[in-house]
Amino acid sequence: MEISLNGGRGYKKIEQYDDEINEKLAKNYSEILQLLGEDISREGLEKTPLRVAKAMQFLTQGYNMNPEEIVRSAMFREDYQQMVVVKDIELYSICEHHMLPFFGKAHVAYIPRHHITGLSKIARVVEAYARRLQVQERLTTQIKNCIQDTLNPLGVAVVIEAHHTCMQMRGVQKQHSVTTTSDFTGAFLNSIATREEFFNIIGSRLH
Ligand SMILES: Nc1nc2c(ncn2[C@@H]2O[C@H](COP(=O)(O)OP(=O)(O)OP(=O)(O)O)[C@@H](O)[C@H]2O)c(=O)[nH]1
Ligand SMILES: [Zn+2]
Repeated sequence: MEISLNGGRGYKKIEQYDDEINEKLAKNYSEILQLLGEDISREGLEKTPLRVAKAMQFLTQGYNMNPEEIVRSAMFREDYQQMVVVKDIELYSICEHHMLPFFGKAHVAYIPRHHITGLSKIARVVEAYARRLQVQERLTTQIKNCIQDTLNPLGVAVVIEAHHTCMQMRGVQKQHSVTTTSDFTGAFLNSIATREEFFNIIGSRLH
């Protein structure tokens, strides 16, 4: 399924789902329901395979987004060289091991060298990488790399705090555990003071 990226902005909301993909996915989900012991002829399940097909396409729509293009679509020359922090960006992703959700918050900062980007684009980059099958570590690094490679700033910091439902609802069943991952470049890597400033602003448990 190719969803065109409108006007070079790097993203497009799913307004129309591809009929052929829907049909193939629904057929498979129908079989999965039967294998799980469900009676797929009962009223409540009649449209479930198709609903799940659309839900899964929604949850993985990041594959049709181009995060670097998203940043470049609103990149401005500016001489501000202090920290820009967008914190508490809520994220929902799917763990690639169990295909169960993990969810939490991303905190993203950068120190511009010559260019800034639209603030919403930072949250859109998080969204573009989160809406895929992921591990939290890779998600963290991909966001960092995207901002570093597009804006070439003096430094980038990304912290993600998340609950993994595969650890809550099944397996080890730890309801309150939170996983924190972080990745840094430039000033955030080299200067303890810069990193401290960032941690102070986000009020993270890492501090
Ligand atoms: N590093 C990392 N591990 C993850 C992430 N999401 C899920 N996992 C882990 O992936 C691992 C897969 O381990 P396996 O032993 O193959 O799978 P499993 O038998 O279902 O493991 P349990 O969850 O311990 O029951 C588990 O330890 C999960 O907790 C993530 O984002 N990052
Ligand atoms: Zn998992």
